[in-house]
Amino acid sequence: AKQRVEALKKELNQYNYEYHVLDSPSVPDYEYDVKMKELKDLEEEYPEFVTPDSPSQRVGGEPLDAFQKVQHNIPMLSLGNAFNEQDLRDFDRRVREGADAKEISYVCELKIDGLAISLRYIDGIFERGATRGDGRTGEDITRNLKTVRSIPLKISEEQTIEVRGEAFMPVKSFRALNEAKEAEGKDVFANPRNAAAGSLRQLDPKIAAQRNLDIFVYSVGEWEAGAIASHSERLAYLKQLGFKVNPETKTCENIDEVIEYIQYWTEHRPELSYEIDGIVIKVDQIAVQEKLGFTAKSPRWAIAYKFPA
Ligand SMILES: COc1nc2nc(N)nc(N)c2nc1C
Repeated sequence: AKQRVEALKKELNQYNYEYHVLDSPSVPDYEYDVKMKELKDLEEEYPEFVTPDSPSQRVGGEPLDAFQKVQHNIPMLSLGNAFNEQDLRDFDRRVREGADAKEISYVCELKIDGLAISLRYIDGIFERGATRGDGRTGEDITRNLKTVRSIPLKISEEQTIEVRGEAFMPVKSFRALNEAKEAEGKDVFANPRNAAAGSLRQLDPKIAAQRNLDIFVYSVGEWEAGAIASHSERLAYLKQLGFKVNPETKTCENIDEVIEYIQYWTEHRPELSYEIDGIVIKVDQIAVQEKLGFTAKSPRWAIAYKFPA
């Protein structure tokens, strides 16, 4: 029975990964449902076999009275803003001056209009998820984040690692939620970001579980996986671990290519299934990031280009 439970957990976590992270399921939903029922029956018969990474544990427990506060070992910072091409060229000049003309290239990422969160894994198991809060102190929303299907309960290596990402609600889910709210005569959410924030602040995980939240992971808080020389390689590693990384992320050789990427997404932004409020540009070379460092509140090696409101 224990072998069967272990096999089912592995299989169901893989199916979940294919469906919610890769968006390419390899089995029909029916097969997933049948195996999940078999797992839940076995776990009921043998509760000692239940582990935190079991897919049956995604929606667990009774509503909380309140969220615990958590300290971020490495503060979750904010980003400096750029609003036009000149700001971007000024950023590029500051980076080149600060890095004394080492080779510089950039990674461009869509800036998801959601909620910054931090995910901690211990020996590869999802242990704790927290909101950004004021950057140093956030709220423990682990139970709600476990309901987000694109967050792996177990990653592919037994790493102790903390990653950062943006939790969000896809536009389609947002519209459906507001229609349901209107039908119930309740207040609607102003935008998907507020809907995501409101959903993650629910004290009852069963409500969060119904909100179709999603996530893109974009950086690491604490890194014990050795020195990986570039941000783009770190993103590739996060993907390899089983995290959902935004597929539109692109490396750009220079600021002109960054500006082209911004022009492209300024035009094609409405085609996305989620809302973005800008583009984040980061120096790709980790050595240069370390040389440039941080101001009191944000990295000198990154900037957020904001779309006109
Ligand atoms: C390195 O620091 C950051 N990186 C980020 N990357 C993306 N894609 N989106 C963000 N909101 C973001 N925010 C911060 C503070």
